[in-house]
Amino acid sequence: MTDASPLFEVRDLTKHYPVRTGLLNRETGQVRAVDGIDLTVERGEAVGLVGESGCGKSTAARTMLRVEEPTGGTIRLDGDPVTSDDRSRLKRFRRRAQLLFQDPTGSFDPRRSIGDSVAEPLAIHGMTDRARRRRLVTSTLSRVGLDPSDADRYPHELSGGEKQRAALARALILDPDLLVADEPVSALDASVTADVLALLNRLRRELDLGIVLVSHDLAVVREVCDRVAVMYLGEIVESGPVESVFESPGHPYTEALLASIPVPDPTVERRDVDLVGEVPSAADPPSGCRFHTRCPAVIPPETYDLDGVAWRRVHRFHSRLERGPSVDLDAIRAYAASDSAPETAPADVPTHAVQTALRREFDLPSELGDDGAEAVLDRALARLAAGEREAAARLLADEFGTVCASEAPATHPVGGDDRQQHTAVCHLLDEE
Ligand SMILES: Nc1ncnc2c1ncn2[C@@H]1O[C@H](COP(=O)(O)OP(=O)(O)OP(=O)(O)O)[C@@H](O)[C@H]1O
Repeated sequence: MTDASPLFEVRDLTKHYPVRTGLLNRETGQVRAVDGIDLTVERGEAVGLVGESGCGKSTAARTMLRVEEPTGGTIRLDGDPVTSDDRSRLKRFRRRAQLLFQDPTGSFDPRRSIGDSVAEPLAIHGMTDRARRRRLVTSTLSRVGLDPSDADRYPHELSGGEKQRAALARALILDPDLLVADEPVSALDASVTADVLALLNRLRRELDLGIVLVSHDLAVVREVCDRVAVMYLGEIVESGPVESVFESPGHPYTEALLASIPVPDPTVERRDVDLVGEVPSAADPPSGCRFHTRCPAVIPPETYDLDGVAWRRVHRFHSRLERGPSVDLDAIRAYAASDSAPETAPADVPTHAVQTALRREFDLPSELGDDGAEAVLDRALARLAAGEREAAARLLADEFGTVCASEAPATHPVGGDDRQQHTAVCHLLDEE
């Protein structure tokens, strides 16, 4: 350990889960839940880890505390590597780095008093003196804003907010240096949320506690954190000081997440960025930039003159053909038949009518506004109508290729002066 070492440092952390299929339960792939993330936390600093559900935040939280064994990467506390080979060092790490879970109800044994539950880590770490344990429980309950008499109550007698405070007391009873809080307020009412966030803020100041705050809610992160890392499909796409990332996001994903925070002041304008679709499967992440299948700013090909909306719809259609569920052509034909002359059987619907129905199904414009691009889309739709989905996808890939899908983006600096700079991983920043 050196004085210059950060309190906590994670480098190139990965966690892959095997995908097993078939009678023989053979490994046929991997879920890349966490795929090479870096994170640093200083003493007294709060760092947010944000992203939608399924982006890998909880897995990152569990593996960085070695609750689950990482697939790869290094974890250091005060500069010392934490590995599972050295059991006494791992035990020390477990004392100094604590995890706070989202669901305060599920984390308490309903038959044990709050005091017994909060004292449990002390017993596990070898404190046999009951009176001393009791004194520590009392003082820790007071520290988190509970009454010492709450030690004798049972979980069902506490409100959600009180239970989360008690869970916090249990996480703090060993006097840790680092707290990893996984969605600590998402199960709480708005009024209680503000109190718990204020408490976290106070505790980190009073105890010089490093905090990793995992949340899908950027408003929560803004309340507590100094720095933020934005996670998408196992990777960190943008990170830096909260102020800088929130004021001038460099990644369209961050921008879209920010757009979902309600603005209390109606006179404040914000770009309306829609985040359509779901997070793709971490067992088969998209090529290039993993966000390209949903990106509202995906870079268009230079060969055609398409407006932004038309291009994004074509790209989304292409992504659906590459990765989405199968296309129910029978249903499309039936729909086209109902729109055609009376008595037209689905099998007799002309190709152009099926193409029109496909345009509706995939939210494609009726005209792309560029003759060359329109001809390509028309051909792709004709192939799809003929049941040749792969050929249609290939044609779209050849004609409407984008750097966002073909190359992994590099990390770029974003923002004004050095003090306020942060980084984002996006092709849009390549030229700048
Ligand atoms: N034990 C596991 N085995 C296989 N896959 C897993 C396991 N745990 C998580 N995953 C997968 O890893 C990916 C990331 O999940 P994770 O729960 O870490 O995301 P998250 O961002 O925390 O979402 P949420 O807020 O919904 O928990 C998902 O695709 C999930 O299905």
